[in-house]
Amino acid sequence: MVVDELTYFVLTVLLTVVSAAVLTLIRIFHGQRPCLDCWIVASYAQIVALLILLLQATPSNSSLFLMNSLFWASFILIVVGHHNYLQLKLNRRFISLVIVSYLILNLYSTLFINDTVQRVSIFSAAIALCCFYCAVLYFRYFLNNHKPALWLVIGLYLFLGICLLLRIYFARQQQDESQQLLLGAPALLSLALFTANALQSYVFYFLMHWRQIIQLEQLANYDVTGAMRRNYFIKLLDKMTRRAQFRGAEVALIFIDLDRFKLINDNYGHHSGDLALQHFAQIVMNNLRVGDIFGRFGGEEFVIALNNSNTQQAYALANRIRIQLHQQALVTNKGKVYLSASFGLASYQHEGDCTELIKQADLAMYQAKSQGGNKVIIYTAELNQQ
Ligand SMILES: Nc1nc2c(ncn2[C@@H]2O[C@H](COP(=O)(O)OP(=O)(O)OP(=O)(O)O)[C@@H](O)[C@H]2O)c(=O)[nH]1
Repeated sequence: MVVDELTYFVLTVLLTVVSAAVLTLIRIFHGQRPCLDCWIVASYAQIVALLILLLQATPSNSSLFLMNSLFWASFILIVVGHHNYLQLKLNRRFISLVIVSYLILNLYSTLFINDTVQRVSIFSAAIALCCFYCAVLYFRYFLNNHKPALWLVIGLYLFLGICLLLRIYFARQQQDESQQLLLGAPALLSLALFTANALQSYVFYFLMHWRQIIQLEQLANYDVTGAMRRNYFIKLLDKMTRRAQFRGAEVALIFIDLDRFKLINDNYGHHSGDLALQHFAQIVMNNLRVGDIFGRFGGEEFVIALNNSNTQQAYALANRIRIQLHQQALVTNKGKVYLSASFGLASYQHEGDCTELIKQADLAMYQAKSQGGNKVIIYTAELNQQ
């Protein structure tokens, strides 16, 4: 493959402009952050460097020096931005040393090296170092925060670093000096390299948003036990019952209240009480199917909605949870805690709204509690008269 020199540079400039524009938009809509500022300045520095290259067919030594300085400065800024993004302390001495070494290397290669391939090699090796450094930075971060999206960033920087090294290798293989970077594999690699470089802003855009949206959603909709908060649960239950109405399917609701929970707090401490709630929630979640939902209505009150399930299936599940709760003790430093709960069960009758269903299950649960707890009671219309 032969890439026309002009097409190659125009494409590269375009990609970098898009990258800078995306970062600027993120800053406008997402708010100011030092890491974003570093990446934005880095993108514009790259644009200026590329324009110098585009406008001067045979660049003078001074413009070569300026162009390389801008490129290297942009990668140092990217590294500084990552430090800030990951909230890592930046070793100022180390960064100053890197800046001074890059400046000396740049000056040396501009003044004393005439061979293009050698210049490209030094330039690419220096940037590859930055890329591998960023990959290591994120890998170390990944070891403590197992966020899958981090693999995207690690992979991207490894890819950039390897592309740069291959670029050196292929450039050295080419005999025709004028075509060294624009023919075959080196040309493809260079394009891939600049695409990946431009792509990094999008990766960060999605990474930042993905992390924040998930975190906010988690905080807003789920509590520490992993159960849904009341409002979110009711919203989903409402959707579930509407769908059931439409399809003529059944929805079963189980209302659960832990028995004598106050005693656990009093005898084992509030922390053990919290652990007991999480222990209970874990047992419930281990028994749910995809499509079922689990919520917490208050202190030790929980609800489960079973999609496409009849009363018998819900009864079997409630009973299974009741038995497992009784069998699987929570181990605390003051000894084992055996939990029990009262279960009330109601099923959706294809009419009314979901609040009626909750009321019925709640009533059945009170009946179970009034019979001494550790019981499953199914709602019947007679319960209203009691
Ligand atoms: N540790 C802990 N305790 C909680 C939490 N939320 C509510 N509680 C406690 O749960 C207890 C509930 O007490 P009660 O409403 O009397 O219920 P109970 O002791 O389970 O009695 P019955 O429901 O009649 O069996 C109270 O002492 C609350 O302080 C929580 O998040 N963590």
